[in-house]
Amino acid sequence: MTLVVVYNPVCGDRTAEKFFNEEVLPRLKEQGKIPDKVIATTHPNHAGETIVELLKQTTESLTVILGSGDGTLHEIATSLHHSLDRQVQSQVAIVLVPCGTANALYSSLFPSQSDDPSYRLKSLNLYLSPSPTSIVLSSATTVVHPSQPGGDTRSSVAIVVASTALHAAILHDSEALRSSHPGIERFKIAAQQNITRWYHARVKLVPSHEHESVELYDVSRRSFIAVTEEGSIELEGPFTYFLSTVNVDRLESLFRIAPLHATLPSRTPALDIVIVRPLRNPTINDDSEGSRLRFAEQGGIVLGGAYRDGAHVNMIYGSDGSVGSEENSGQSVVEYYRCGGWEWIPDRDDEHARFVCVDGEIFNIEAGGKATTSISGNIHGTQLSIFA
Ligand SMILES: Nc1ncnc2c1ncn2[C@@H]1O[C@H](COP(=O)(O)OP(=O)(O)OP(=O)(O)O)[C@@H](O)[C@H]1O
Repeated sequence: MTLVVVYNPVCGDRTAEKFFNEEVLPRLKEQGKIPDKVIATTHPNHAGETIVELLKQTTESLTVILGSGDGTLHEIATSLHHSLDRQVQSQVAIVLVPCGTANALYSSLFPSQSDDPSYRLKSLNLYLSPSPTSIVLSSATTVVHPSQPGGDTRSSVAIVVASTALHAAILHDSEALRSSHPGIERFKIAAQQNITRWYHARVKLVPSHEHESVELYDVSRRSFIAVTEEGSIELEGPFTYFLSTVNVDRLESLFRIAPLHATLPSRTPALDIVIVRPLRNPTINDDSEGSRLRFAEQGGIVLGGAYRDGAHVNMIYGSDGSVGSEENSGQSVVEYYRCGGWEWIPDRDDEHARFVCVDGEIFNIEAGGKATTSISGNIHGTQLSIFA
């Protein structure tokens, strides 16, 4: 078993190095765990390059004590995906020490809020315990397809989120705010900048396996139901929100956008997909400036529900277009699907519908192109797991 320590000194509030020197490395030493390497990343994708290189040199499984946010783990997953020349089936076990801004994966696995340093050592303490437990991580591979055969195809792997519409626009715009607003408030500012926009696209949702069906959460039954006998389904836009998650029920400790990942867990690797389509509101009949302004308020209510422990998934329209819960009898405000993959085919002339976010990495689909995402339990044979 090869043991490496990798931390990103610039992620989050830039305290990873101090935390590793003061808390993590001494604990490993105390327990007689001597890392084969200790690496502070010096450039983007350094962590991914390191792990791929180590896997080429050994047939042993690898344990990585990783001090980072979600972005660095995403780089590792994507590097594994791109290193197609690897010959061996391998195992990479991650001990995650959250050092990033949002830490979506860590706060989903350990959902309590605390500034106490011991909160950040939960995965490490499990790894060092006499009976460590770990879970296998699923991965979602997104491929951005060109408009013409033979064009440039790009791909990337999400461990947390693959999205389009508002979330992708927020991530795109928030990057420009990173230096002025290093904390999570930059996401709220970017959300305000985009809240009135509608995104024009068609979506295909694909089941995990050929003879399965796409599932939709039924608010009244509080459970998933099969949408069709079997096969894929298509949804027409416009959309305001289109986001799929993998391995997580939240994107920050309090923003629980996909709560059913935890409360109604899937037995097999699956994508949880949260969709808002404004024309489901019974009082919104057209795609006009007025409708968009009116609906923006509801967009705020939906996202507010995510901050109230995921309450948005049970919101129902009243006949007057108001958003409520039990007392209303209309359609659900949010469509919450569970399936194996999706295709997003943006309208040619809607440039804002062409952003795709894969764990914070932003892609621009060319006019006439599309993006597809599919779930898997491993990355080209490499199984990623995490002590949790
Ligand atoms: N030495 C370095 N200099 C500059 N960038 C680096 C360096 N090392 C790693 N990076 C980059 O830092 C980026 C941010 O890291 P990461 O996502 O782990 O933290 P974060 O964005 O603060 O947290 P989160 O993803 O949880 O919001 C990564 O995309 C990685 O490419």
